[in-house]
Amino acid sequence: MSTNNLIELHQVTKRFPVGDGEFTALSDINLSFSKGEFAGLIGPSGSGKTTLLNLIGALDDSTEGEIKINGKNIANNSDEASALLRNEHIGFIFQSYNLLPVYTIYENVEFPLILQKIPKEDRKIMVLQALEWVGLKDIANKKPSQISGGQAQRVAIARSIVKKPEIILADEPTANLDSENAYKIMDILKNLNEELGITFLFSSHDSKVIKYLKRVISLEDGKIINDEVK
Ligand SMILES: Nc1ncnc2c1ncn2[C@@H]1O[C@H](COP(=O)(O)OP(=O)(O)OP(=O)(O)O)[C@@H](O)[C@H]1O
Repeated sequence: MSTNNLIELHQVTKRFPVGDGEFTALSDINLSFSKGEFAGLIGPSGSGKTTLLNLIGALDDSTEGEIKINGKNIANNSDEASALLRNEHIGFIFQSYNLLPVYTIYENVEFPLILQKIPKEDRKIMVLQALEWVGLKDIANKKPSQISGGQAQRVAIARSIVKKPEIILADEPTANLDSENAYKIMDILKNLNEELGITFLFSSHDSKVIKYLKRVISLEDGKIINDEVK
């Protein structure tokens, strides 16, 4: 297996305990992604897309197999090591924007930098830059309740890119958006991929997302049934 890949999965299986038995959500997954990819997992509901993103994002552990990020196996990471990996290398975008309602847009984007103990002046530069990328610098002082769904997803994108992660995992990022906002979000993400070289891995049913992908990986019943570069 090549070591030049940013993400590598080797014979990954995930089983969940169900009642007295087990349910196999992913079985024998072999996949690799190089830096700068704009790839997506597609497939019917329950095919394992979110489970796979969660394993790659170190939000959950595989039952069997090896997952390497930057050549380092994360399979047996402690919770602390997983948190560090997420902090330093991975950004997340979800279908629900998960913004903190009592904080301003600026503070929501600043939050991950405070967790990383980055000094205030550096934080300011980074937050304003991230808000500029998503075109929301002008509404930095508003609260999440005062903005639209499309704007909220753009705030979530700013929060995910503020630490300049190498990888962004986007789980159904357009699921709650109308077409116009979905296209706007995909244009922003495509730009971030092309201009900043961030590697993107999506999970989606949405044909508007699929249209943008440069590589489409189809899952069915926890297995890869097709892997196509467009
Ligand atoms: N914690 C869990 N315990 C038991 N089964 C689970 C658990 N998490 C997921 N599953 C099962 O694993 C399978 C894959 O789920 P997953 O959420 O990865 O699918 P998905 O392709 O992302 O679906 P959707 O498009 O609906 O989000 C499903 O059958 C689901 O019920």
